[in-house]
Amino acid sequence: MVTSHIEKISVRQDESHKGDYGKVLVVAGSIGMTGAAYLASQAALRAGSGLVTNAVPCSLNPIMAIKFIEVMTLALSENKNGTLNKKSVKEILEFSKKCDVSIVGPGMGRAKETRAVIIDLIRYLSTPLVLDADGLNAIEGKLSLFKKRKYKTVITPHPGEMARLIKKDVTFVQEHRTEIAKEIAETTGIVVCLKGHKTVVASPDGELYVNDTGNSGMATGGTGDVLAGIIASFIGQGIDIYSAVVVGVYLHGISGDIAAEKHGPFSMIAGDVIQALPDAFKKAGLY
Ligand SMILES: NC(=O)C1=CN([C@@H]2O[C@H](COP(=O)(O)OP(=O)(O)OC[C@H]3O[C@@H](n4cnc5c(N)ncnc54)[C@H](OP(=O)(O)O)[C@@H]3O)[C@@H](O)[C@H]2O)[C@@H](O)CC1
Ligand SMILES: Nc1ncnc2c1ncn2[C@@H]1O[C@H](COP(=O)(O)OP(=O)(O)O)[C@@H](O)[C@H]1O
Repeated sequence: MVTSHIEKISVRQDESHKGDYGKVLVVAGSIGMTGAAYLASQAALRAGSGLVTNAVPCSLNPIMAIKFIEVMTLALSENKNGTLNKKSVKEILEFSKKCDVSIVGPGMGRAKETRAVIIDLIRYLSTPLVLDADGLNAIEGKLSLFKKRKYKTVITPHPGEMARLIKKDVTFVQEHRTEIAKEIAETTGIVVCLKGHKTVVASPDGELYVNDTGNSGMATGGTGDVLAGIIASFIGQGIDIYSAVVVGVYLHGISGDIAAEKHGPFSMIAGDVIQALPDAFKKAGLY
């Protein structure tokens, strides 16, 4: 079943250049959570993207510029407290015109000012969108925002984020994983990727995938940020959004399994999942 989705990823052609493999914009990171921005951006590059840019509040730009080598940065306007301001929305929208896909949310925090920026981005970003983490926390109960969005969108909540999104508790979410994912996808027109053990992916057309790769060693901070980067990378490489999410979730789990074999489930960390991606690609026949 996954094979038919993997086959959609193009073998890299001799006659090609970085522009052929997708430009990814990663709006992520805030004071205290620069690691999330690093992990999502680095994972997108390792999954094959041609160019990746991390947009951060400008006071964090020097930190990100030191962390990254291959990933570029976009320094955004900020308020005195270091949160993104209204002007930053314009800056992101302008930059996104050159991009094939955007990630919004990892490590952005939950400040009121940041929430307003995120809601504007959901409304106005015209690239496909991977909305993760604090991108989802910004819109508690506001699923109707997606009905108005004309561009391809995937949300990647863990059970806690899903609970906030639909205003239920985590127990309810875990007891109704498939039904919730299917219902949101079908009523709002977006792809839903409900993470956790046996991640569920649902499409607006009623397709459903339940993942069986991955392991409990992946229950460690930052592995979800890695997944957002991988999914965005595949969307940017031009495959349809549902397949991009299915392949992303599958390969992320395989990478997690390789990392667990190497480092053990206790010691593996999110960066190890990125390090294992090359072997996961090989295992899936993608090289
Ligand atoms: N290095 C960095 O910069 C890092 C930055 N990060 C960034 O931190 C931000 C906050 O993200 P976060 O996930 O840590 O906190 P939050 O949204 O409050 O969720 C916790 C709640 O959800 C629940 N829950 C979760 N999974 C569950 C499951 N499978 N099954 C069941 N329940 C589950 C959990 O339940 P509990 O622990 O109470 O059992 C709790 O209620 C975000 O922007 C992220 O990108 C992180 O990625 C780490 C590395
Ligand atoms: N027990 C598990 N089995 C399989 N996959 C898991 C398990 N625990 C966590 N994962 C995966 O690890 C990732 C964790 O993401 P998330 O909870 O968003 O973490 P973070 O916010 O720290 O990045 C998800 O992709 C999830 O499916």
